Amino acid sequence: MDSEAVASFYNERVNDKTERRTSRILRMRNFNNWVKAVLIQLHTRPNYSVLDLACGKGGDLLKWDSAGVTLYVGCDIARVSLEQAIERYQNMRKVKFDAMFLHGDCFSARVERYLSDEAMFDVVSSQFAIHYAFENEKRVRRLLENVSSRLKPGGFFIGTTPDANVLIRKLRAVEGLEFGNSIFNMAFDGPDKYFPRDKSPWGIRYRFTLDENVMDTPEFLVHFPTFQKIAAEYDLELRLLMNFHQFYLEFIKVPEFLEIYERLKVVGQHGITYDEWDAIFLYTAFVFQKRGGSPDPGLDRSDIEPIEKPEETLIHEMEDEDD
Ligand SMILES: C[S@@+](CC[C@H](N)C(=O)[O-])C[C@H]1O[C@@H](n2cnc3c(N)ncnc32)[C@H](O)[C@@H]1O
Repeated sequence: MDSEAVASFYNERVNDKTERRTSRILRMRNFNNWVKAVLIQLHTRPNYSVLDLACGKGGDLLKWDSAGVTLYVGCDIARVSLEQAIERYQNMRKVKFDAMFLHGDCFSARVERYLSDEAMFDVVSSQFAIHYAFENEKRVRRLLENVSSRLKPGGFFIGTTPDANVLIRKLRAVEGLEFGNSIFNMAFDGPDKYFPRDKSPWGIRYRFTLDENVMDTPEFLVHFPTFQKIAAEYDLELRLLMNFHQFYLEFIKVPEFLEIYERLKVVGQHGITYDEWDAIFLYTAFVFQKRGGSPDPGLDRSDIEPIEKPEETLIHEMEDEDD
């Protein structure tokens, strides 16, 4: 074979591998989307209002729309992501909800300062984000204050985050401070593998790489017993904490959720591979409920009419606060 033929042969193999890897990551994203869709459907009724902390590019806007919400407030630290979320919102047809977008650090700013006095939420959602707050206690407390301050009694706080129990078990099973498979890599700062026993539960940092676009993002271990204890101080009671494996087994039995799973094409031609299933195991879903009431019954879906969207949707700035 001449060198060009060799290059072309290997290019094809590399492309093929990259394609397969990309489709696996896409399937994982679809699995994550399925978990979020189930959480949203389980805790939302028509006419609900929702606060989405760390909303990203608005990947959940359609899910909220199909759940029948009438007000959506999305906050994120990345302006570019918010711009994409707005574009998505503006391009949606027959939307039934008003949307507002806030730019800033949700674990430092006081979100309620930027809301009207009467704005209250039935659901607060924070998907794949609370681990960024676990840098220190102050940030977690601000997150919980933002969750609770405008959540109605009986309302839900729903989310997803890496499962610290799984992460630590996997870390202890390897020689070094790093583990992974063909689709993810996790590298802890170390040097101790036995935290947080007798140690502070804050600031336990690792770097997680899932695909080429999300390289080496620093994240912090979420010590859930600490989170649950502090959340109780903000009137939030834990209702569900379930690793994604168990979540799948529980909710795939529900015909409506199986239908969403099939629609999202989570399973590839050859089913879910071992590495995909292993990456799914890294996450957990959680639900808290605000004390002091029952969830709002919502309205009949048919009572909710599509709204006239404003010509422009603005991004409002939030400021960090020290105290
Ligand atoms: C993995 S993405 C998840 C986005 C979205 N919730 C979803 O499920 O598609 C994490 C998001 O958290 C945001 N984020 C990280 N730290 C934040 C902070 N301190 N305040 C607000 N958003 C933050 C990032 O900008 C990013 O959009």
